Amino acid sequence: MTPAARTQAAIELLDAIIAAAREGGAAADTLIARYFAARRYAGSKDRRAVRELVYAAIRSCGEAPASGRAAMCLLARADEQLAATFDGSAHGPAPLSTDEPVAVPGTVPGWIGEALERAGIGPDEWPALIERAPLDVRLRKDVGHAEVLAHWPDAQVIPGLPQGLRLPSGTDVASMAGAVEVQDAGSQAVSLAAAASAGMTVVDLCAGAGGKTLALGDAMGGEGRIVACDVDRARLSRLAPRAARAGLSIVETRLLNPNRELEALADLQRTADVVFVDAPCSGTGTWRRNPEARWRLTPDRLARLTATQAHVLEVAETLVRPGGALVYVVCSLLDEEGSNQVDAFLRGHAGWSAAPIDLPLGAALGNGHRLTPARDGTDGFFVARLLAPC
Ligand SMILES: C[S@@+](CC[C@H](N)C(=O)[O-])C[C@H]1O[C@@H](n2cnc3c(N)ncnc32)[C@H](O)[C@@H]1O
Repeated sequence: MTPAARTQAAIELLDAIIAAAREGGAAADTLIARYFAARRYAGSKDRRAVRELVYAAIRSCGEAPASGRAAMCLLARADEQLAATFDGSAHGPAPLSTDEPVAVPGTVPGWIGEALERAGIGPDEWPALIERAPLDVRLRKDVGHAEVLAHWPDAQVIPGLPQGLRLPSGTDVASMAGAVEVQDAGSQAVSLAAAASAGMTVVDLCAGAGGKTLALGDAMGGEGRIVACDVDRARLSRLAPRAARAGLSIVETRLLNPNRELEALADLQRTADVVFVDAPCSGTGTWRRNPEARWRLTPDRLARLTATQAHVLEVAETLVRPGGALVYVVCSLLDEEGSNQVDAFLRGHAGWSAAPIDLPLGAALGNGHRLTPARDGTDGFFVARLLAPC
């Protein structure tokens, strides 16, 4: 592809990403993969270059731009070489004109910025929310650091995380499949808040494809029982093969019906030592991976998410044994989804209490603990550990 054709491809992709954000369509990564699956003539250098342009444009615009071209015009303003690719050639974009719309530069949408500030995340922290995330892996408990460091001498130990390593971006993780799982340091840290150990019964209520289920199972040394649940059949179906690859035979999966979750959980009422709730959320803590997600969130969507979080907490409450723990996690930095949810739960459930959380990363916040990209170099999370009355 010529440089001009790459710019045109980025514009087309951005148009698709903007529309998907508006209409609840697929994530940018998926759209990029689909785009190139249909254009086999594009080589790996073309794909990389276009991808970089697309993500640079997404990161530059706090609010969704009017069009892919407006977003690329914004980048072209600061980059003469890029501006020169608007050359009107056969596969390239039309020449730039002085009066065409240019996207407004920004970091976060205005209303989310206000919510972040209410949660104590000021503008100085916002750039870190959309920086590129590092490549973190979690070593299986029975795999020694020495073995992995011999394979990847440039890997760095993540302070405080006994099983965490940070790898140079682009490291071929598949070459150590089975020994390591790709997992952000923040995800590893919040999984530790479950304090899962051998022999426990753990319900992972919102298990998805099982990223944290595997960490919980590893912490249990493969002894005990994990019931991994979700309402999303496709996500949950990816969990069993991952658990098998990780050598975990203690994981069983249960598909739940939204709003009728308890029907499939009747046998587990008041039995779990730990119920882990990695609740659906806005993902404001994971914009480093999906920066276009900040174009998707609306006040209505946030209200629906907080209602689901409160509902899932009610379901979880019925599963915890007397004296057991409910661990609530969101990869969000907004108090509406984190601290406020936990406060409301505690107000509504007499006898429950919040336990202090001792994690190597993050800091206490209200009745829980928060990790932020700017301070901790991880995805953003809120986690609370709530204890049932005995
Ligand atoms: C943050 S994701 C979970 C990520 C997963 N724990 C991991 O570590 O990869 C939240 C999950 O909650 C699920 N979910 C949404 N509503 C639910 C409900 N009512 N009961 C159980 N799971 C639900 C979603 O399908 C989604 O997979």
